[in-house]
Amino acid sequence: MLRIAVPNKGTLSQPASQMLRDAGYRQRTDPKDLACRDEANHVEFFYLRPRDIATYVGSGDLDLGITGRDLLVDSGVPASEVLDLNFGGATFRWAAPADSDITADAIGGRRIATAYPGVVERYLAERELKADVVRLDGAVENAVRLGVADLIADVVETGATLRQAGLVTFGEPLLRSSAILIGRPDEEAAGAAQLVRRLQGVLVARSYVMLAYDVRADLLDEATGLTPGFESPTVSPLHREGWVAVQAMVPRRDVHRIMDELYELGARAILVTDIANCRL
Ligand SMILES: Nc1ncnc2c1ncn2[C@@H]1O[C@H](COP(=O)(O)OP(=O)(O)OP(=O)(O)O)[C@@H](O)[C@H]1O
Ligand SMILES: O=P(O)(O)OC[C@H]1O[C@H](OP(=O)(O)OP(=O)(O)O)[C@H](O)[C@@H]1O
Ligand SMILES: [Mg+2]
Repeated sequence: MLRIAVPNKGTLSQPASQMLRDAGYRQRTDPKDLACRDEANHVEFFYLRPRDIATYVGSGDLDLGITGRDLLVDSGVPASEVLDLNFGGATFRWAAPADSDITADAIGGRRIATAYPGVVERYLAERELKADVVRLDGAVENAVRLGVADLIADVVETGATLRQAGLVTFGEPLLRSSAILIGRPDEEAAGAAQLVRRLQGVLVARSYVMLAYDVRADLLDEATGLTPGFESPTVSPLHREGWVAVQAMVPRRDVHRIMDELYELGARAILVTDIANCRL
């Protein structure tokens, strides 16, 4: 049985379970449950703190896990990224009071508050900088005004928490994070490839839609130029002479622009449908 770690709480928890459900797996129904067996798919899920998930996967006690890229880096554990899951996006950034003179080049020697000391220490070590890293559990944005640090390094999503604390970001992000599937490097557990394929199916279904339209055959090259599809568009004859029907996957974010352009070209009966799931 494949054994998989899933966040039990926090930002990543609900979307991680939803993605597994969309991939056809059974998930816990009570948010307090610690495990859930999916007999039909030969998978068992364990609900763990996202921060601890790399530890279980790195040690080989669990086969795969869903966590944040920043948490994996912070753990320093020998687990590796298998698939970017495209949710839970955030940057990890430096921030200081708006009136502070601290810049990215002048971090050495300062007091840095963070809940991700592994990420910060790796950054400092790579640049041979020394600084005093103050490890906190959360609400790190309070650290400067309360006097325990000169700057912070923290997760920034909307930036609302920083603004509320009178802090501004500076320098390049230390890293860009999102939810990822992690596994052991150079080791693939039995059944892992199927789970990865299912998740890839969900990712494609979320970011593409199916577009169908009718167009005059002499405009087909121009039309399929707008809708090249994933591999190649499907073109079928229509009863109406000189016309063809086209079907192609298009990126969801571009679909309205593409429909406008197809209409202007002369295509008609332009229909969009969601893809529930797929294997490409
Ligand atoms: N707005 C956000 N706040 C915190 N973490 C976020 C946010 N958006 C994405 N993430 C990601 O979620 C992971 C942190 O999740 P975690 O559950 O540890 O913290 P949390 O969601 O802040 O919950 P809590 O602080 O209540 O424990 C990281 O990978 C982080 O990059
Ligand atoms: O850029 P924003 O959209 O404001 O989101 C980022 C903030 O949200 C999280 O805090 P959380 O509410 O989880 O509290 P915590 O610091 O106790 O983890 C995170 O640690 C940042 O503080
Ligand atoms: Mg938090």
